[in-house]
Amino acid sequence: MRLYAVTDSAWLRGRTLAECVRQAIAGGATFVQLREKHASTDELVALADTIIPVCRAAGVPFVIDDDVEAALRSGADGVHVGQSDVACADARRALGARAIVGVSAQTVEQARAAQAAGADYLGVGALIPTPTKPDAADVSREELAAICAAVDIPVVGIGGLNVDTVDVLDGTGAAGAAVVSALFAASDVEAAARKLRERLGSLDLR
Ligand SMILES: Cc1ncc(COP(=O)(O)OP(=O)(O)O)c(N)n1
Ligand SMILES: Cc1nc(C(=O)O)sc1CCOP(=O)(O)O
Ligand SMILES: [Mg+2]
Repeated sequence: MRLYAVTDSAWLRGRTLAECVRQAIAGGATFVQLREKHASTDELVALADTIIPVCRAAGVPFVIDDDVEAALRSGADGVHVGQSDVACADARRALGARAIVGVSAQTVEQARAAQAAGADYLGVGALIPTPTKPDAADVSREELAAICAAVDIPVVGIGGLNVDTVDVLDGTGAAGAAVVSALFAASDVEAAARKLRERLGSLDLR
């Protein structure tokens, strides 16, 4: 989960999402989430149909944000749910034991509850305020470290992470960085991913 790429079609500028994802993986992304907040379930399934072959060819896990039905219909590897989305246990029931279910957590209590409910990993943020998700809660580096210490499942940090800020993860116990704009807003997604992977490689991560 070193470099977790979260999509945002707002940055396509004539490119396809599948091509941007291909570039992200070529540069070193290890995990992909389809996150398109304005897309319907049908639209998510159609997008997933274009991205899943790219991820499968590279052996990179692919999950969909929020929408369990889209994950089921598309054959995605799983889903990522937040505290206001479908409950982790319900997503697990719908998708099955082998599916990946990721959960957002902002506190140690939420993190422990998600692990107990069967989450495979946690996304914790926002570590740095970000225009990509202006309504995200603030989570400090110390709170991230406390969450990492409280659970056994991998934790990725999220929110405002780029090549200049990703050092915030160093020594916290996090497994990696989840990134939207630092990848998908770049004109060269592959080069952006490569730089991030290099920087992440120099950090003390789980
Ligand atoms: C890896 C990762 N971590 C956190 C989130 C945020 O999920 P959520 O709180 O449900 O907010 P939305 O993304 O649905 O706006 C995430 N998507 N991925
Ligand atoms: C999708 C998401 N979730 C967050 C959280 O804190 O849970 S922050 C966020 C957006 C991250 O975008 P960027 O990498 O462009 O800052
Ligand atoms: Mg959500």
